[in-house]
Amino acid sequence: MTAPRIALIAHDKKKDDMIALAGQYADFLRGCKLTATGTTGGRLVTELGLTVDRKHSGPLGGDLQIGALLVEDMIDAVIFLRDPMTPQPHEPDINALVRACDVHDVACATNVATAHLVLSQLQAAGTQP
Ligand SMILES: O=C(CO)COP(=O)(O)O
Repeated sequence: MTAPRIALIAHDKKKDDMIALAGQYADFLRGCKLTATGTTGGRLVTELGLTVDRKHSGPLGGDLQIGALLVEDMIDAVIFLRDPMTPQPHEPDINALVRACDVHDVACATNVATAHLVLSQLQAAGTQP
């Protein structure tokens, strides 16, 4: 099985949750091809030592860059820990990314509970004989 291609994105108030989540799956994620928005990716690199293709920060177009990869069939799953309580200046970009996931039927987890389901399933698929 080829390495899953996973995008990891978290809004500021969800970044600690993302680090905790990715830390739990760190061994699995080391075998994946990871893409992230700029600041999220920076923390994944420095705090967990993961290898990440970092795009621009979300407000500067990072969500759109990941959306474009997804449209080109280069992303298998998106973990996008959105902050539903804080208005974001780039709300249209966020909606565009989630919409692209729906248009192209790409798994998109927008909260920690769903992220566990997606990551554990991908991990299990990778360990099947
Ligand atoms: O804003 C984001 C997603 O919409 C995340 O961007 P950063 O990872 O650069 O903070």
